[in-house]
Amino acid sequence: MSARTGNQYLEQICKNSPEVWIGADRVTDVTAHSATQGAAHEIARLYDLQHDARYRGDMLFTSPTTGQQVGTQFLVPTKQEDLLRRRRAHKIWADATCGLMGRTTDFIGAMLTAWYVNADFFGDTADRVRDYFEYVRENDLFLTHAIIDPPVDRSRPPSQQPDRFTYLGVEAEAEEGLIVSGAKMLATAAPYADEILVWPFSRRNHEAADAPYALAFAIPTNSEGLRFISREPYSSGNRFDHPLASRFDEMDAVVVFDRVLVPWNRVFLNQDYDRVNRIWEINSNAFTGVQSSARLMSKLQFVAGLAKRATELVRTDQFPQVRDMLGEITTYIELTRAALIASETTAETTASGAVVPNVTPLYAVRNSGNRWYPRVRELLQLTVAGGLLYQPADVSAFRSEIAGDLDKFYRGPEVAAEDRVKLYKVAADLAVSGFGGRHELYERFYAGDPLFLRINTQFQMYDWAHPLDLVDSLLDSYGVDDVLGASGEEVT
Ligand SMILES: Cc1cc2nc3c(=O)[nH]c(=O)nc-3n(C[C@H](O)[C@H](O)[C@H](O)COP(=O)(O)OP(=O)(O)OC[C@H]3O[C@@H](n4cnc5c(N)ncnc54)[C@H](O)[C@@H]3O)c2cc1C
Repeated sequence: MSARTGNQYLEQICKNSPEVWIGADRVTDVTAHSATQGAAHEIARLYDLQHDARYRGDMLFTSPTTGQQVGTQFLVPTKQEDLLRRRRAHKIWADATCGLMGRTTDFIGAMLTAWYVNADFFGDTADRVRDYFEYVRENDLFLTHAIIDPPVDRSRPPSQQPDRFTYLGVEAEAEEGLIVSGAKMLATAAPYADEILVWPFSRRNHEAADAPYALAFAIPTNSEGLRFISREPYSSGNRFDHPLASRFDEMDAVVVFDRVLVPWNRVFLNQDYDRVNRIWEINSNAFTGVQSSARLMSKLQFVAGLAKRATELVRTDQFPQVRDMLGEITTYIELTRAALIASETTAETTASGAVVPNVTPLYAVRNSGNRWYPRVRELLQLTVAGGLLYQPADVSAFRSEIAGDLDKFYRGPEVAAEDRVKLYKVAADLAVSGFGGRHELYERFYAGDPLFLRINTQFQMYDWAHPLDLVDSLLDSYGVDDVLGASGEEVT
């Protein structure tokens, strides 16, 4: 099969709808339910973009196994141009959603590319990982992922949780595969994804007793016994009043496994706590970091544009402190762009010929984006200020008996009330809504706890050689004897 169209995706997910719960409501068709249809249709739109004449040169390539046109998100780079192509493909999708959907299909597409490139890490199951990558590529599947355990008792390891299957673990080994039970904390986009990729997060501290929880596998989201419990949706409301939430609310869901069968060909790690502790060796951030940096860049660009246009409309953009704040946002954009370019120009070629982006500048963006974005949202509030609430409750006011008030008081010097309110509702949806709050939380945490992430990547794994060399060279350039002469007196 070649790269899917939007309709093919929607038909497939409609036919194979997973078990999704929103409160007491069991969703039967995620392509039609008010909470999930917005995001599902956005994903469909992205699939269609792959075939758009403007983009298909970047978004598709010829499959090495079938000769069909497949998604660039699965291109294993063997030269610099491949890296650029991968970045362009990520950026096209990120721009199409204003950077507001972090878990588009290319996030796990990038993850699986890294797993494929470093499949040897998996030992005996390396071929299963390679086969699965090819299966996903050839069927153009949309994957979500779940790695974090439920926050029940964070002070204890997996084996010491209140219930044996609080955390996802192995109940039994059957002839057909593993029977697993337990939960995972969150899988964004799970309600409308085709498959789920699962592995455990560990701060490299799993021990032998935690082995039953040391699993990596992938299964269809409609597998028997698998269910998703969604958070409250933000997507209700019309497109004028909730222009972002009505389209881009990628649902987050808790994942419950109730004696789910994982076929053997989908088991990548089985009770292998040692490999789980070393899973970072796959270096998946070298690929996912390109997707998440390109996506962050689109989001920063979107917020910058929003703040610029909103302040232009009421002419606050002429004030120096407003210009300084907008300049802060564009600074982050350019640092992100620089990191992406650095990751490509300092890429390394593996023994098998894959060209892998340098993960170091990508980590720097990960460790900054989670702090930049809350600040950028604050800058949107500081620059647009009370204007974020200076709007009628809903669009119906424009066709009501108070329409004259709106026309008079909600206009700008050169803009009519309808156009001004239209733009400010977009800003409000990001700066002060529940949807906007979720976005701040997402940027803070999607890549893990910011504290440990920075300690691990910028301190423990960081290459300190050159910083320390600089200090040592300076210290080596003088000594006590250079200052005190043979007589012990200071020499000038
Ligand atoms: C919007 C959103 C979407 C997400 N999507 C996904 C997804 O698609 N897939 C997925 O797998 N995950 C997803 N996550 C989960 C995300 O990976 C976690 O939120 C993140 O790893 C932090 O874990 P936590 O939220 O459980 O926080 P916790 O680990 O419970 O941390 C809470 C606080 O306790 C501190 N703390 C915790 N443990 C320790 C310790 N041992 N020592 C010292 N301090 C500690 C932390 O520093 C933090 O301040 C998502 C999260 C959000 C918010």
